[in-house]
Amino acid sequence: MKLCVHGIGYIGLATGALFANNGHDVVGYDPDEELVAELREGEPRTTEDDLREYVLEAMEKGFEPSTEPVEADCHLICVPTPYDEDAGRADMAYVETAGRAVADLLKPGDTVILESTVPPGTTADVLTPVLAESGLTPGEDFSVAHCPETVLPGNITHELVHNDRIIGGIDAESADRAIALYEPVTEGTIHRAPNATTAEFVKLSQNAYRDVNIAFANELARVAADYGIGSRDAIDLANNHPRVDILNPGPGVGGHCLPIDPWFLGQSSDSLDLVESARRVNDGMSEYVVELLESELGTLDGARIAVLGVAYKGNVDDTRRSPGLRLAETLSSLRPGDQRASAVTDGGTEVDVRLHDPHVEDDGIPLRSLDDSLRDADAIVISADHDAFADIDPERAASLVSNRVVVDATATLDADGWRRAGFEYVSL
Ligand SMILES: NC(=O)c1ccc[n+]([C@@H]2O[C@H](COP(=O)([O-])OP(=O)(O)OC[C@H]3O[C@@H](n4cnc5c(N)ncnc54)[C@H](O)[C@@H]3O)[C@@H](O)[C@H]2O)c1
Ligand SMILES: CC(=O)N[C@@H]1[C@@H](OP(=O)(O)OP(=O)(O)OC[C@H]2O[C@@H](n3ccc(=O)[nH]c3=O)[C@H](O)[C@@H]2O)O[C@H](CO)[C@@H](O)[C@@H]1O
Repeated sequence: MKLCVHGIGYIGLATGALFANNGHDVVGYDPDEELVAELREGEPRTTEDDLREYVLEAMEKGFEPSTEPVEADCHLICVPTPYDEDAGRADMAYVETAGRAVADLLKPGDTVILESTVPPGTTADVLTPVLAESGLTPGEDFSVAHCPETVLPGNITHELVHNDRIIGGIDAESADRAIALYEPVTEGTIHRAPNATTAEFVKLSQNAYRDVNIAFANELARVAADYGIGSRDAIDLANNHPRVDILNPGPGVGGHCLPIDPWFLGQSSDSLDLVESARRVNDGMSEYVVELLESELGTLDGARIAVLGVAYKGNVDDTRRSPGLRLAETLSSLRPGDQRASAVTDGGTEVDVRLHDPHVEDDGIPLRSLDDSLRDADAIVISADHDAFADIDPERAASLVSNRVVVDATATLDADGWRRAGFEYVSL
């Protein structure tokens, strides 16, 4: 079948490769000319080695990057759906633009599938009317379905094939056609949702569930500290119960899915309560780490803090809504007299934040080498659970810092080893 994937960023690239590797004739359209040129030269924009291999294999099988959309039997839309903070709503501009491009190419008998994460109702009430501008009748002349993507960054090539998929259409035939497309390339089970809106709702519920569960762990971490006990020991023990599965506390929840999707879920409902509280708890973790640093150091006045980890989570290079960067911003924003940090008082000197991340290359982020960030530091914070951080030699770190305090917000380090090297080791 001829497929046109609209948007070959992280999700579209992998999805296009999936179908090309399974015998489909796939064009990957993206308006980002540089991205397309790099891909044509065999340089997919990813640091995940297995995804890179998977994409190169697909290109050998004819997966074709393009700066123009093309006619196809099936159009797959994988464009960004950012959250407009000011409007408090999902920004649907990319979906609408992609819909118009599809409408210009649409033929009777085509299928259009939206993979992007969207607020409930988008496929039926936003995308389908745009497609109808083609003059064709939705449901009669062409099919429209939502198949949300659920891959976990860092494990994409496995989850792309093995995850279950939820598919909902604007009508039964739309769902049938989308299921027929995905079934042969999916090892997981395909579940038919009653309609596209339910499929959208389910995707958002999965991410809100995880966000709430992490918020519960983060709240437990704060409560456990009030009792002078280790939250991770307590959570590990609690999880021995057959119906309890608490996640891990950390410096906050980042990425462009979990911190946003709960707001998509509540976009046209006034009933979010617990989900909203969870967002507040998770966003509050950077302030909590600042409080921990302050209580360890006594003062943050002029403190040199090494923040290790600006990726939003371990072993990835994505910095969107990164807890490490949020912590850095919070530390850098402390001003004399600031109530959040009583120790940075009148006449205080700003905090010197040093950022280091072995996975991230970003000209916009002032990153330093590990040694440069540790040299003369008053405290170290581990804010992403990169495997590389577990290999940092605590004796060497001890020889570089001026004060041996480490706040291991992701419990990545060997606590005993760092304590033996003379560090005051604090975790969440
Ligand atoms: N990244 C993830 O882990 C993940 C997982 C599940 C779902 N999603 C969802 O998938 C969607 C895409 O996310 P992503 O991470 O791939 O984003 P991305 O930013 O990596 O890629 C999106 C691509 O779309 C292109 N684009 C923009 N406008 C376009 C248009 N009108 N037509 C064609 N292409 C256009 C951009 O140039 C970009 O290359 C989002 O809705 C996201 O929430 C992402
Ligand atoms: C339901 C679900 O699984 N959805 C996944 C999620 O992918 P993700 O990469 O955003 O998810 P996480 O790995 O959970 O990380 C998010 C943040 O939470 C922190 N964290 C995590 C676990 C924990 O116990 N304690 C924490 O503090 C972590 O450090 C990071 O900052 O959304 C994608 C897009 O929709 C989905 O496709 C993908 O399936």
